[in-house]
Amino acid sequence: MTGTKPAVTFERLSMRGVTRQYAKAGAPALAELDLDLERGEFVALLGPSGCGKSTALACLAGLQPLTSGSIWLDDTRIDTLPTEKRGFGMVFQNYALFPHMSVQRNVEFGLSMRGVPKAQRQEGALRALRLVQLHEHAAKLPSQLSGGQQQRVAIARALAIEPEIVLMDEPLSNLDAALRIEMRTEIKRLYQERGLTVLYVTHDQEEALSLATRLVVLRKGVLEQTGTPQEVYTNPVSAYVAGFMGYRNLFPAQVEATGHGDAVGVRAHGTVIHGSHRSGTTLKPGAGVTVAIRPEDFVVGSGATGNSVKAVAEVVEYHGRELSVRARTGDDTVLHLKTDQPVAAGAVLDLGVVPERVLVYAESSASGTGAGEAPHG
Ligand SMILES: Nc1ncnc2c1ncn2[C@@H]1O[C@H](COP(=O)(O)OP(=O)(O)OP(=O)(O)O)[C@@H](O)[C@H]1O
Repeated sequence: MTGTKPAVTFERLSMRGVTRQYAKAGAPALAELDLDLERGEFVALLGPSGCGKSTALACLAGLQPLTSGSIWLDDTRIDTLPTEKRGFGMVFQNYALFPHMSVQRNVEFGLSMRGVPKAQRQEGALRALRLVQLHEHAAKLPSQLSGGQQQRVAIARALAIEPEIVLMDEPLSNLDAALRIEMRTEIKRLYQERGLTVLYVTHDQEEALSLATRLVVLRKGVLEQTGTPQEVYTNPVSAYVAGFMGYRNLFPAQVEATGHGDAVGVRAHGTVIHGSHRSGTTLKPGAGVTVAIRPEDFVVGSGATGNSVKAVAEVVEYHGRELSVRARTGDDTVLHLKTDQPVAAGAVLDLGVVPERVLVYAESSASGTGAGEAPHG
C-alpha cells in the first residue's frame, strides 16, 4: 500500500446476463442479471434473505461459477480467471480470519498468495493495519481481539493487496449496534480516503442508505430497482422496494377513483385515502392495490393533510426524541407511526398523511413485497 490512491486501471465492472443455478430444478439464484459498477461508486446490493445478493458477490469474486453469462472489467472478460487473479479485496460477515495466525500474518496472507517478498509484505500489512488503527495489535491472535477489531483486521487484509474494488458481504452483521455504526463510518472513511470502488451486500436499509452512492435492489435474482439512495427512498418503484425502504405500513386497498396526474383515491380501513399512484399503469375503479406509508409520514391530528384515518394506539414505545406507536384501525389493520406528540396507549388517534406520501401500487396484495419477504437478522 503506497499511501496514495491506486493508479486507475479500470472504469467499469460489469455482470452481463449472469445466471447462477445451484440445483438443476428450481428457480435460479441469479437470473440473467445485468449489473454495472462504475469506478468510484459505492453500490449497496439490497434485498431480503435469499434474493441472490451473496451469490452475485460470490460470482464476481470467482467463488461460484456462472451457469451462463459473463463478467467484464472494461473489455477484459474476467469470469474465466481464478479468484486471486481478479484482484478484488473481499470482506465477509464471519471475518474468515485464520485463528492460528497472528493479526500481522492474517493481513499478509493476500500478499503471500501473490508472491510478494517478506520485507514488503510485512511493510504492506503494517500499513494496512495502521489504516484501521490496529498496528499495535499486530502480534496478537484473532481470538485476543474484540469482534469489531477482528472485523477491522478483515478489512485491513482486504486492503493490504491495494485493490481498487472491494467486495463486502454483510461485513457488520456480527457486530453489536454501537459498533456497527462506528465501523460504518470507518468503512466510509476508507472508501473516501482510498478512492475505492465498493460493492456492499446488506439487508439493512439504514446501512445501505448511509453508505452507498447507489442502491441496487434485487428480487429473486433479478434487478428490481437501482438509483441514488434518495431516489430509491423517496420513489420506490414497487411495494416490494417500498417495504425495504422503511415503508412499514403496507396494506391492501381498492381503487375508488383516479384523479389528475397520479392522484388516486383508495378505500381502506372504512374510509377513502388520497394517495399517489406509482406503478405507471392504468388503475381502474375497484382494482386491488397495495398502499405504502412510512411511519414518520403519519401525523397525529389529521389537520389539513387531506387524509384522516382513525386508529387506536395499542403499544407506545419511548425512543427519546419521538414515540413509536403501534395502532389498530377499525378493520383490524395494524399501523405503525412515529410522532413527537404525546400519545397514550388506548387513545383514539386521528391520523393524517399528505397524499404525496401515500404511495399506491398496482399490486393486489402486499404479499411478495419487501414486508412479506422480511429481512433476516
Ligand atoms: N451453495 C448453495 N447451494 C445451493 N443453493 C444455494 C447455495 N447458496 C445459495 N443458495 C440458494 O440461492 C438463493 C440465493 O441465495 P443467496 O445466499 O445468494 O441470497 P442472499 O440474498 O445473499 O441471502 P442472505 O441475505 O440470506 O445471505 C437462495 O434460494 C439460496 O437458498
